Amino acid sequence: MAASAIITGLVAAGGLISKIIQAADTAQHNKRECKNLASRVQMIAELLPQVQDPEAMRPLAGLGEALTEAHELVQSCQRKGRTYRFFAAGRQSDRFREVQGRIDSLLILFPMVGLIGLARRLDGTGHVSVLNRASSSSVHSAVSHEVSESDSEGAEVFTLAEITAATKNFGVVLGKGDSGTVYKGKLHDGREVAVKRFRHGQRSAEATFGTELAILHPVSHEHIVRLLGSCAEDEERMLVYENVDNGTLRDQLNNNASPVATSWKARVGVLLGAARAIYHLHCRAIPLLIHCNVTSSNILLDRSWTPRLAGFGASVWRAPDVESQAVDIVQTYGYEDPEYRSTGGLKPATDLYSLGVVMLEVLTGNQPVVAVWEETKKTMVDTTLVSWALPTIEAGQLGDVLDRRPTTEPTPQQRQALQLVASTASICLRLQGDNRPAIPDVVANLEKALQLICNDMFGRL
Ligand SMILES: Nc1ncnc2c1ncn2[C@@H]1O[C@H](COP(=O)(O)OP(=O)(O)OP(=O)(O)O)[C@@H](O)[C@H]1O
Repeated sequence: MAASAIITGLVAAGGLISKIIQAADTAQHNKRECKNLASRVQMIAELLPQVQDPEAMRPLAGLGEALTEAHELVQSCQRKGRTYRFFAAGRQSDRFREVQGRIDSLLILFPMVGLIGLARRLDGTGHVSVLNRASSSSVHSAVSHEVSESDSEGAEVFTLAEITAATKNFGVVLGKGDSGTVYKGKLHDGREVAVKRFRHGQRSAEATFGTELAILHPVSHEHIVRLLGSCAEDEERMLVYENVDNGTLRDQLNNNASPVATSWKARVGVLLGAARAIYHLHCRAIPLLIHCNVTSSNILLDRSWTPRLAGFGASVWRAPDVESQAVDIVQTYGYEDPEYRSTGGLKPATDLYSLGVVMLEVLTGNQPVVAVWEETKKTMVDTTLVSWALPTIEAGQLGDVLDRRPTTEPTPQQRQALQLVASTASICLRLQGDNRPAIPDVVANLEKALQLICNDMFGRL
């Protein structure tokens, strides 16, 4: 999976490289800087085909972002008028130097990437973890170095001793997932953290660690969990996140006393935050991303019940100008996009389908998979929430499946808002990805729904 993500990112990088070289040729201003930048990009273009092991390419995960910036910079030289170019010349030279520095720091990594590939081939197992401690930490610091180039705050590298002390020897479990266990901790400077400790010696855990570190670290958004840093010593692979206090949306919907279970305003607010996070990934992040595992268990809630999207272990870079990407991902049962399942082509619309399932969970209070009575078999069988709830909603009977814990009878304004959420869910759940809405439309509908609920509350005061 991580390998496909890296290949996809590098394919996108290949497209950018030719665009930069073309644009640099025609840029009127800062010509020397443009040419310098283009010659560095040309070097990358020549080196890339020689590095063929996607796992070994992890240290280059920030390449897409650096090239995107280089492309924008060169393009901005082409676009602006003469007066602007005159006055902005100094500022642009500074930006050129900065971007060139970042590209230089990636160029330095190419020989090391070649060595990792060689070590993996000699070892024959394909595990980076078989490198000895010294090589392993140099790989790690290379990854961190690259990442810190793309984030002004820099990735933190923690030692095993620091993590052991922070978690009081892995004493408090916050949760368990497919790739490992998450522990509560407190760093020496007082920051509360959640530490994901990946299962030892598991190939998929190793890949998830690399993917999540490369993909999530540069991302910064109020509705996306913050990755503070990582620890890679010997067999240990750990990611350190800010601690998000109030568990997952799934936990809260399961808890009758939770403010989320008992309030439509809180529920629609959580949906809106999650949709804004996906909007950021699909439309704003550099490089663009597809989350691939949007579930109610991957939406964490902080102490003010603000949602933070987590679970980036399956995420992929979204190649620009590509309609669908042939990547191999495993989605959670109940959230699987039927189009991806049948074609293997991943689109941003895959996240829209999973978000549609989360909307149904919020409306009905049910799990993504529900047990129903099967008359012919005279027994309970599992079915997806989509097949249980969607036909009723589409028949205009939302009230028959609506969760009654927030209010036994919604007010007219609440009903209007919930109907809007339900019809948005219904179009997100269309079989063909191209018939689903784009994420900005979903955000707009959820904003409207939340507004209706808030207006109603003011009306009653
Ligand atoms: N930053 C965090 N703050 C608090 N709790 C967290 C945090 N991250 C994860 N958890 C808890 O740990 C659980 C498992 O985390 P996560 O889903 O990221 O693991 P995973 O192994 O990637 O799971 P999967 O691959 O099955 O989605 C979460 O459901 C949540 O309860």
